[in-house]
Amino acid sequence: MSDLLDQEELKSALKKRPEWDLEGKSITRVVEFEDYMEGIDFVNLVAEVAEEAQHHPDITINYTKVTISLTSHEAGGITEDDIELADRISNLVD
Ligand SMILES: C[C@H](O)[C@H](O)[C@H]1CNC2=NC(N)=NC(=O)C2=N1
Repeated sequence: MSDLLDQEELKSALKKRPEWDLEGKSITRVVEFEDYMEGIDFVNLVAEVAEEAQHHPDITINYTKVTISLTSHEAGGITEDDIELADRISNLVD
């Protein structure tokens, strides 16, 4: 299990990743798609990456809008595991 990032580490990690926002103890990203099934395909890719990493985001699907929320439950906040998974998820769409 990774350690919690401190305030400075978190600030600099998010500065380099403007698509991700801090929301409480999570980082979130919203991705919008042309149609519903495109969003579902993305969710399936996220699920594969998450299972491989053994780190699992909360995923909300609102029609063509998919929201990914990452936190490390065991650590009680954001760790390097979340940042690594955020980058892998961003690589699927950027
Ligand atoms: C043992 C296993 O690695 C842990 O339970 C993992 C599984 N997936 C997880 N996912 C997330 N988001 N946070 C965790 O702390 C976490 N813990």
